[in-house]
Amino acid sequence: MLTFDQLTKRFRGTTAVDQVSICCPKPAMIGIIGASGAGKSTLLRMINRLSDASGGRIVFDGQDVTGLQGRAKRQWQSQCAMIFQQFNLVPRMDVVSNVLHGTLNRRSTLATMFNLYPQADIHRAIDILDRLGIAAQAPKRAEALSGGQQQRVAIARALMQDPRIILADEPIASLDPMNAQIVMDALRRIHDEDGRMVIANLHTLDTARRYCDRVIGMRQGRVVFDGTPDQLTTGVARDIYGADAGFSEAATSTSIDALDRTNAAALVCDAKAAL
Ligand SMILES: Nc1ncnc2c1ncn2[C@@H]1O[C@H](COP(=O)(O)OP(=O)(O)OP(=O)(O)O)[C@@H](O)[C@H]1O
Repeated sequence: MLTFDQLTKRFRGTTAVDQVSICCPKPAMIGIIGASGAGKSTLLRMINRLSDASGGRIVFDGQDVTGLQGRAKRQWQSQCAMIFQQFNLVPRMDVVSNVLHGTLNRRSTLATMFNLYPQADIHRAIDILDRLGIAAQAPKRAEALSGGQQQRVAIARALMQDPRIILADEPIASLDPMNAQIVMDALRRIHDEDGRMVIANLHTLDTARRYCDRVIGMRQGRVVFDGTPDQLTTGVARDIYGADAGFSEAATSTSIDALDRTNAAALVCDAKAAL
């Protein structure tokens, strides 16, 4: 069980996350949506302690993780792996070595310096890549892969930690619709098959509706919506984004259909303007 109790993060002059209280009683796939600057990344970064809370608590399975330091903090961080929009791989390093980096927390400095990995870890890395459909890319440099493939390598690296929670900060924001779907399918499968909790910041409503069990809407650091995908109506979305009646869901869509519709609408407008 993961609980946030009045979780708050203040930067000088800005309250990025404002007294957020959320309870996740069992592993679920949770989407966090909200306009740019709503506090989504800050919330995720506080969960795995990349950023320290200014107030409130994060409790996981009865353990208060908000103030952990040193080894205990590193242990917590290995339980909640994070993936990022820009993949954060080592571009010139091969794919398997990038995945093996997921074991850094439990390896000695010497082993890390000389790139010494136990055979069992190498096999596991390849099994994970295989599960994500990219084992054939294992010997290639990370920079030679497409964006969608690189994000799957980042997911593989996260899985190498065997985490209880995967935190994904806009995992598909840099991807085209097709690759976005492949990456979201992979995250959903990891939740369904492994029972890991997945918390993903998402820019697109249709993705949140399609993949998540629960959607949390943030606005100006506060939670303004917490419900099921069905409850996320256009009106609710408009409130979350602080948008007016002209708010168009298609503008926040990753689906190929919706993008085509948006492009078609834009073409009609261009054509009308040209008349
Ligand atoms: N290191 C920082 N120093 C000062 N202010 C910050 C810092 N990080 C975030 N903020 C501010 O906190 C607020 C929330 O930012 P955050 O990045 O969490 O929003 P977000 O919802 O993830 O936005 P986006 O979707 O654009 O990534 C913003 O006003 C931002 O400017």
